[in-house]
Amino acid sequence: MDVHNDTDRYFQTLQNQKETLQKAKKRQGQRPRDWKPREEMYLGFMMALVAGEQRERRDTMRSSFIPPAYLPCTTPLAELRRVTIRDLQLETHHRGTYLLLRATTPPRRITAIMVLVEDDCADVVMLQLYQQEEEDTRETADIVNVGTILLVKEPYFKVMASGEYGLRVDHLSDVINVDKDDPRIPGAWRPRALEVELSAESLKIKGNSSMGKGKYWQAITEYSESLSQPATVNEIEIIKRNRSLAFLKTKQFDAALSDTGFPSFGSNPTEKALFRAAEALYFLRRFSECYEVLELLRTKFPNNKQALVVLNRARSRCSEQSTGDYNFKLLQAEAKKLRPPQLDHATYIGPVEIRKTEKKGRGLFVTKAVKAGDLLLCEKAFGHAYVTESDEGNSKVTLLINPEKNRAFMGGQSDLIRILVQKLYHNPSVARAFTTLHHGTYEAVSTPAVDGKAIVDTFLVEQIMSFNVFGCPLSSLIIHKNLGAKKSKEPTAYHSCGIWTQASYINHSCTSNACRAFIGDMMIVRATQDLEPGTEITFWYRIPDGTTLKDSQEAFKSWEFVCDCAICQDAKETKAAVIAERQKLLERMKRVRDSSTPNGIQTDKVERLLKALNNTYTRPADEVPRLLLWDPQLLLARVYIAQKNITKSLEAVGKTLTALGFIVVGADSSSAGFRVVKWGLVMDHLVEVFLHARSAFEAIGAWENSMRAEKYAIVTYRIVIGEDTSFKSTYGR
Ligand SMILES: C[S@@+](CC[C@H](N)C(=O)[O-])C[C@H]1O[C@@H](n2cnc3c(N)ncnc32)[C@H](O)[C@@H]1O
Repeated sequence: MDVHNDTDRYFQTLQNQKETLQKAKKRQGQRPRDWKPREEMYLGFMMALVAGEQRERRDTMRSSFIPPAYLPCTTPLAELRRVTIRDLQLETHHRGTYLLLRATTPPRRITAIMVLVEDDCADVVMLQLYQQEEEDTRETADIVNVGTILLVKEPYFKVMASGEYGLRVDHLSDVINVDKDDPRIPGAWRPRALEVELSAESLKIKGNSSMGKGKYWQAITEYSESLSQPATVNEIEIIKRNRSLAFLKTKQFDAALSDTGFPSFGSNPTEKALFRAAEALYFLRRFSECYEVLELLRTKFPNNKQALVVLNRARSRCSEQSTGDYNFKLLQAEAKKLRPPQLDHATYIGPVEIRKTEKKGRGLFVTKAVKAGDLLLCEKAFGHAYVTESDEGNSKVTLLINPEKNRAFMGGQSDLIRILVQKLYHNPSVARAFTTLHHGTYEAVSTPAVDGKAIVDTFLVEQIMSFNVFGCPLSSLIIHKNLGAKKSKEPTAYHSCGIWTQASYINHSCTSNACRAFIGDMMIVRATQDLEPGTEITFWYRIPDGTTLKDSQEAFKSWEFVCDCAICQDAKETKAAVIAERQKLLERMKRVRDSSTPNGIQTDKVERLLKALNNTYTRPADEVPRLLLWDPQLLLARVYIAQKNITKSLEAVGKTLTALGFIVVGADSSSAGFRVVKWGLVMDHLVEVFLHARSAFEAIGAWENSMRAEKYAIVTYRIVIGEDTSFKSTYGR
């Protein structure tokens, strides 16, 4: 939804990649005979490493290819059989086996982390690790470096894009960092000098020192080693508390919480354990539990000032969560300032529930009557990838190509997959909200964990993402303010994107009754019509623009459905001759618009063409909005307002609203009250329509109507921007 689908533009790249895949498939099962000598591979890798660093600094465009999906390993390590590099067959997943490998080079990070590895027969191969932490979260060299011993489960051996042979690991749980004491490590790889076994205390001190240097991952290893040594109950508690902080720093909130002892802190809980538990709960968005722990902390340690700060934050989140009352001014200010624009606010789920629909899988329904403008959801992103839009400069965009599924997306999706995979891997307690989202026919593994590690299927994540991702601007307010600078009906698509797990249950309809807006990574969904209890909420995946049925259905191909709303049904029933007639009229309209001068447009011609276009529709506009009409009709309203032709401008406003499916009364200069009887389709430009009505009524002294028109403008503004506290600063008065 609103992401850059560039499948057509990168058609050739897609085709090339498909060919590469097909060629590779032909070699399936082969054992390569043309391995390069070890030294040559080493030299080639090191040269690429140096040259790559320079090139990557210059390049702003990266591309990422998704291989044919394969399942993660679910077999416990103890049941896997060891193989060697020379045993490997091309384009094969070596099920039931594992490789023990040692890195022989420093790592190189492009889309994946690459490193040369050897086995104990001294054979060498390239290893590509995907979905690992980004550099700013964890240095590449901390993940793998010369001498690191790794175990790759059920290795996938293939021909890489460069034509060389390599191992590709897409699932995080398919690669294990081997403990230095692991009996599987061959003697030749063990340190020559016998390492003195350190005590729990010394290892804890080492961990503390790593923490001091900001080496949190290393600290976790040291604390974990420390915990494997004999220690008293008290020592264990201290080590775990320390490790809990390291887990917090590395966003492993489940583990951080578990190390605090939560939910039972014992009869004498420590200040640190309580505080860390509260922090972990806050990040896991379990605000009421966080609040309770902080209350306990405040009772036991009343002088802890930091706890009070977090307590106040948790209290605000609890209130947002239960009431839907947000300080929207603050949210707007935060979205303007914060980069990435990821805001610290809770999710409010309004009067809605998930239910089964007849033909569209699950959907979101209102549980009580709501009015146009009412808040249905204000949702914090589950995962959000921020990409600076090109006009903000310095944008680093990735092209994500899935040759199997025939799709190419430009933007943050490839980052988003990594962000989601990391979140699910490190915080399995939050995974269900994501993994239960729509994923078509993809069959995921049912085993949640193996060898104590969560199993996260990267291809399931990719599949869920592609069905549920939303493109998002920094804020809808910024887009709204720039609207005048853009061509009026230009579709919007964004590089930044995210997953909102509640909003994901909303199905598409061209005759939508809800609208989403963004403030940073908060999505605000409001009703665009008065809705009866039990009504299914729908919004636009793509804004309908009145183009042909084929074009509009093409837009839904990637979601694998055909829209059968009233607009699409009408388009299906419309005869080809009528469509051709509309096309002709639109071309003439374009010529009239193109020939307009600063002194104006030939309004009589536009009126005539609009009338002719209007006559091509048969069903009432409130059932089938007349999407080709509203834009030129609004143009007329603008012109008449500028000419101070009040009668005509009110008429044009009324007709614009009618074209959008509204039923209104009093859109004229009589003394009748102006009123929306039924709301139609809501879009940014509607604010302008109501403001023209306000100006026209004002000009004839129809104050009440003018106030009512302003009220409608504000409701519309609230719907498309997400809030109305900024209305005055945007539109004055
Ligand atoms: C973001 S999900 C929406 C929730 C989904 N219905 C579910 O069961 O989780 C998108 C998927 O919903 C279905 N869908 C959405 N709008 C639809 C429509 N108008 N008609 C049929 N299916 C639709 C399609 O399968 C689409 O890929």
